[in-house]
Amino acid sequence: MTTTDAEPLVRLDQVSVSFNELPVVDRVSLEVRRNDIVTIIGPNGAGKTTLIKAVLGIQPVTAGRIHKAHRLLIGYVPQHLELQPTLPLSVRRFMALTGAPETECQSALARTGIRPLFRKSVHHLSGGEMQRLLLARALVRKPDLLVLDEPAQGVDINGQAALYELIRDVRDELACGVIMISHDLHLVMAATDRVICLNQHVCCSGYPADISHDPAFVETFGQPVAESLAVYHHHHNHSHDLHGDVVDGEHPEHVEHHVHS
Ligand SMILES: Nc1ncnc2c1ncn2[C@@H]1O[C@H](COP(=O)(O)OP(=O)(O)OP(=O)(O)O)[C@@H](O)[C@H]1O
Repeated sequence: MTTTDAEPLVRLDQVSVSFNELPVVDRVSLEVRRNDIVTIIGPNGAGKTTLIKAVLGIQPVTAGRIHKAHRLLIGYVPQHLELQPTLPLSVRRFMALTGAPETECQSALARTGIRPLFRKSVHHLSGGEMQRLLLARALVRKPDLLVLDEPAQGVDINGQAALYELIRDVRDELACGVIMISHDLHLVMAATDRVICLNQHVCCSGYPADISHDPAFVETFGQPVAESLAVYHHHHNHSHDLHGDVVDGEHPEHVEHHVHS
């Protein structure tokens, strides 16, 4: 696929997803371009996984549109991978299931630092090794867009920092776009280009250094978290109830794109 940096790999226009008529994703608009690292943060149940499933095309949208670049190749690192525990499965076999030649599988494993585990059983990998294996699997086809759902879960703090660094390096090498979900706020702030704070709708979005000062961020993650990141005041015009619904102020579609400079 050939795209210029200016052309979005994926663009969401006012995308909504509802289950039983209740919106879980509410009029979300965003774009990801080559070389972008966009991280979606938000509380449990905010619709983050649903949103990226919509990007992957495995979750139908109720309203809005998702535009993808022509012949976009997506590499996906899921939140969980259910493996049948009784099924013998080596790293080598797991990677071979991608259909890629063994040399390419080996170089993807080398890229994520786990080539020495080639003959090991996937059932015996540590949490961090498993995440690196899932990343290698996603990389083997040299994707235009890398989509990761909480890539650092189950990984210790040093391992998390290394994993985010690896994602940045991969982005540099492949010149791909990256969209990921993360709960590791401190690492997110260091490792991403753009943060989108989702609570069904986009509460706030922007550069990591700015977003931690946004009252919508403070409201979503709490004062102690926000203070540990930074403090800054900015006018914000709506609040949420416990379900994340807007209870006062302006309609959310007017605040979706408020990016601070
Ligand atoms: N297929 C489905 N049918 C009905 N409800 C669903 C379905 N998938 C997700 N939901 C609901 O949509 C809401 C958002 O789920 P989602 O997994 O997108 O949240 P999330 O932000 O990724 O949460 P977490 O941080 O806990 O992973 C949840 O209330 C969930 O129960």
